[in-house]
Amino acid sequence: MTLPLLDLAGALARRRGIRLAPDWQSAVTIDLALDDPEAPWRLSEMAGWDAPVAMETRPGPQDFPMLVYVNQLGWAMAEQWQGPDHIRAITASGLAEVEWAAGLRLVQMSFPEAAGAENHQSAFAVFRAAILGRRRMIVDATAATVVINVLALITSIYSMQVYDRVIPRASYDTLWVLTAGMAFALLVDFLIRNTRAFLIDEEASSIDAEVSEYFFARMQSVRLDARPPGVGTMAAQLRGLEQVRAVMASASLFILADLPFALLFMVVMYGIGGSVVIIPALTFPLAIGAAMLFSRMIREDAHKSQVSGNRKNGLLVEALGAAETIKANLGGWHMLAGWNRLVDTVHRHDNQVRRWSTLSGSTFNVLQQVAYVGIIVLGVYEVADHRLTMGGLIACTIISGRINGPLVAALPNLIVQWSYARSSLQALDSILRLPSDHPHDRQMLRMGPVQAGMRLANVQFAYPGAHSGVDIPGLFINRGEKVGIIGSVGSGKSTLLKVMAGLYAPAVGQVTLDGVEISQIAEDDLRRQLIYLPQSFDLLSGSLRDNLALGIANPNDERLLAAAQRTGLSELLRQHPMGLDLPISEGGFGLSGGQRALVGLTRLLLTDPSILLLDEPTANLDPESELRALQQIFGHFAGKTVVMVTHKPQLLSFVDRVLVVIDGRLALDGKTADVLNQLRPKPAPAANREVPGQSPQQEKE
Ligand SMILES: Nc1ncnc2c1ncn2[C@@H]1O[C@H](COP(=O)(O)OP(=O)(O)OP(=O)(O)O)[C@@H](O)[C@H]1O
Repeated sequence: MTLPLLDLAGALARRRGIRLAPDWQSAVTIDLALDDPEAPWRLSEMAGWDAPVAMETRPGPQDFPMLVYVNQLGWAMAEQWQGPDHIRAITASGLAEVEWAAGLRLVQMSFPEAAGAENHQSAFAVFRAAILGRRRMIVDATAATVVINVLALITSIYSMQVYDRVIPRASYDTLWVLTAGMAFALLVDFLIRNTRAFLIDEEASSIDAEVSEYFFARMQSVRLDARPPGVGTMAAQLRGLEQVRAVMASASLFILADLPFALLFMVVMYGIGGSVVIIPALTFPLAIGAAMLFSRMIREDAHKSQVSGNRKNGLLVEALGAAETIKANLGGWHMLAGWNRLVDTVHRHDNQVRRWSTLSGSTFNVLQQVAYVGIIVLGVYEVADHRLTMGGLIACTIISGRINGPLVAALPNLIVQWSYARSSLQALDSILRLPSDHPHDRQMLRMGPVQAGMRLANVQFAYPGAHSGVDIPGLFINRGEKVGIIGSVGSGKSTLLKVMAGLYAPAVGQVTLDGVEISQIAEDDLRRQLIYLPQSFDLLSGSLRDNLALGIANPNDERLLAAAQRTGLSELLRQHPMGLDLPISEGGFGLSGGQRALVGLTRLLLTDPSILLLDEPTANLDPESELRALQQIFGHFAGKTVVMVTHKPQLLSFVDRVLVVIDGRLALDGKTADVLNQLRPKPAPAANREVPGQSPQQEKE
C-alpha cells in the first residue's frame, strides 16, 4: 500500500467530511516525503492553510482521525483508539497499532472548507449567515448604539436644566458644571460613533469577501448544461451582491437599530412633557407606514430597472466579445439599437424610482416639521397650564428630533437601496437554484485509476427547451481502447463527449466508471482520471506558463518545455522573447487558434489520466502539426483510453473503434475498418439499410 502525503491529507479531509478545493494539490510544488517529520507543516504552508495543530495532551475519541508519525514508517492516519494504550493507524505498509506515549506526534490538519461548500437555500441566508457569524461585531455595535442613544438624551436634559435652573437663577457655576458634563458626553459620543463606523466598515469588507467568494464558487459549480445562456447577464446578477452588501452590512442597517430607541425616547418624553408625547406617537408610526408604502411603490420599478440593467451588461459583454463578427457584418447598428432600447428602459424605471424617492424625502421632511410645530403648539398650552416648564418643552422638541431624526431622515435612501437590493437578492436566488456539480446531499466517492472502463446505460440528455441531445441505450468503452466518434455537423458528438465527461448530467440513465456513477465521484479524483479537451481550448489571462500548468500538480519549467517540444508548441516559445512568460490577456487573447490548440494538447501531456476525451483536438492545425501532435498524444497515452471526436477520416487510423452518431444516436459502432467499410458508398440499394442498435462490443458486455 502506498500512502504519499498528498493522498494521506486528501483521505484525512474526506474522513472529516471536508471538501477541499478541487485544485488544492496544484499548490504543492515539491515532493513531500512521508518520513519528513515537518511534512504536514510544509504541506499546509504551500497549500495556504493554517498551520497543523500538534496534540499536546492525550486525544479523546472525538479528536480522530488525525495524522500520526510512526517511527520508520513516517506519517500515517490515526483512526481511533484501539484499547486504552494503542491507536489504530493506516500506515504506508498497511494497518498498524501504535503505542500511545506522551511524546507521540499526533497532528490535526487545519483544512479550509472549499468556498461555497455550505448549502444555502437563498441569497438572504448567505448574507445572514455571514453577518450572524460575526457575533462580536453585532454585540459591540449594538452596545455602541445603546450608548449613543443614551448620550442623545443628555442633550435634552442639559437644555432643560439650563432653561429651568440656570437662566431663572443666573447660576453660572451650575451652567459650567453642566457644560463640562455635556462636553464630556459629546466627546464620548464622537469616539463611540467613529469606533462603531470603523468596526462596521472593517467587518463589512470581510463579509463582502466571504459572501462574494461563496457566490463566485457557487456560480462556477453551476452545471454546464444548466447554465443560463446570458453570461453577461449572469455576471451582472452577481454584481448585485454589492448592492445587497451595501444595505445589509453597512451602517445604514444600524440606523434600524435606532428603532426600539424611538419607543424609549417617547417614554422619556412622556415623563417630561406628559401629553405632548401624543405628537411623535402619531407622526412616528405614520412615517414608518409611509416608508412601507413608498417601498411598495418603488419595488416594481427598481426590479425592472435592475433586470434591464443586467441585460445591458449582457449586451455589452456580447458586443465586445463578438466585435469581429459585428464589425465584419455591419452588425453595429443592430447592437446599438438594442443598447439604446435597454438604456431607455433603465432610465424610465430609474426616473420613476427617483420620483418616488424625492416624494418620500419631502414627505418625511414635512412629517418632521409637523411633529416639531405640533409639540410647540401643544407644549404652549401645557406650559400655560403649568404642567410643563419652558426647559421641559425645549427638551421635548430635542427628543422629538431624535425620534424622527436620523432614522426618518435616512428612510428615503434606505427604501431605494433596499428595493434594488431586494431585486438583486431575487437574481442571486435564481443562481442558487441552478443545479450544482456537487449536490450537497450526496456523499462523494474517491477513486483511483479506472480499471474496467466507462459505461453509458440508457443515457438520455436534451438541452433545456430543445429536442436535440443524445440518446444512448448502451455503450461500454474498455480500458485502453482508442475510440473515434464521427458524424455530421450538429449530430451530437460534442454533446455525447460532454455527457461522458460528466459536464452534462443526463436526464435519464447513468454514466459510470468501474461501476461508479461519475456524478458521485469526488471532483478532484474525477478530473484527474477523466481529462476532457474541448473543441475550442480557451486560455485564461496570465502567462502561457499559468495556462499550461492550470490544475497540474508539480509543474516545473523542464516538464512544461519537454511537453511543448513534443507537440510543437516549442516553436512559439522560440519565436517569443518572453518564452513561458508570454502574456495572455483577459479573454485568452494573444495566441492564434492553432497555437491555442497546441497549448491544450501540450497540457494533456502533463496529465496522467485513465481516460482522455478529445473534441476535434486538431481542427485548427495544419496537417503536419496535426500528425505530429496526434502521434505524440496517442504514443504517450498508448495504454490509456482515448475517445476522440473528429470530422477527418484520415485521423481514424489512430483509433481501433469508431462510433457513428446520427441525430444523437449511435448509428454504427465497430472496428475502424468495419465501420469505414460500411460507410463506403455501396453500389446496391442496401446502403440505406437500418443499422442494428447493438454493436459487437456492446453485445460482449
Ligand atoms: N447549448 C445548447 N443549447 C441548445 N442546443 C444545443 C446547445 N449546444 C448544442 N445544441 C444542439 O445540440 C445538437 C448537437 O450539438 P453538438 O455540438 O453536440 O453537435 P456536434 O455533432 O458536435 O456538431 P459539430 O460537428 O458541428 O461540432 C445540435 O443540434 C445543436 O444545435
